[in-house]
Amino acid sequence: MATDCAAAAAAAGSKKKKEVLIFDAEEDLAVSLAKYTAELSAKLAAERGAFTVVLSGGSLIKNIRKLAEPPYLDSVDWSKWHVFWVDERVVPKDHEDSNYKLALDGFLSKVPIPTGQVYAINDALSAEGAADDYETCLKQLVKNGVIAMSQSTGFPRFDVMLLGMGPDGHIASLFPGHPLVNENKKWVTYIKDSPKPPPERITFTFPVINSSAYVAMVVTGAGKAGAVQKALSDKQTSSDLLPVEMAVLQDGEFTWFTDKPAVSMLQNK
Ligand SMILES: O=C1O[C@H](COP(=O)(O)O)[C@@H](O)[C@H](O)[C@H]1O
Repeated sequence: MATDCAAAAAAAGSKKKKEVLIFDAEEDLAVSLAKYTAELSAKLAAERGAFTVVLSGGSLIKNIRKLAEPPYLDSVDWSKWHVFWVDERVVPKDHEDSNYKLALDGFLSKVPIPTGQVYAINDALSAEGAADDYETCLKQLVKNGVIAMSQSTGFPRFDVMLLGMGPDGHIASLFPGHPLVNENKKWVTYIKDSPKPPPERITFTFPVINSSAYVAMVVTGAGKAGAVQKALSDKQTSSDLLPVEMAVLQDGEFTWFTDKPAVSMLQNK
């Protein structure tokens, strides 16, 4: 069961909405996340004719496993799905560190999404080349009408981003204190000195993440409780924002999917 702790805190005068769901068990979280994603798939595919889904790597992939099981395996219209990565490690696609391989093994190989609608990076390129190439691919898909554009920000507006967060509060490959968190022109950029291995990665920038229609931030485990506390506490504990705190949607709905250990340092939970 989930506790709705922050209960849809709609900011006055804006469409910003944030909700925090806290689950007793990881199994319940996975069930709820599958339902959330399947409902968005039905709604947005009906409205737009396509459903653009952005995945992270890491623990997120295990948490979306229920989507590849009944009833969703048969009820979701997978032909409408277009799958992207919020970040990717610049390694061959069959490398153990590849976020594509992680998603392929844990999710994509189990659902009938057309292969031409799964947008992996070009792993033959350098980090800089792969980031430019991915941004070019996104621009083409905007032209084709597959990806929407945000009228308010001028950046692409993905239907949903299913994201994880590291124990240090990083999301995508946007790390605390790294200058990339301030990138405000590019859609996709690259990093060659990631503090978490492997060092070379590409990543969506904050203007793209923050233009999303829906974001699910999926965070479990006591190891992430400190960053969750900083992100969700009413009290400002330091002036330096963690990357996860910089994920503020311009006009979208942000939902945290957490478990009890992850929120254990929060008061009023
Ligand atoms: O390196 C990465 O880490 C983050 C967090 O991973 P998690 O296993 O702690 O959930 C992930 O979201 C990102 O995509 C990945 O490249």
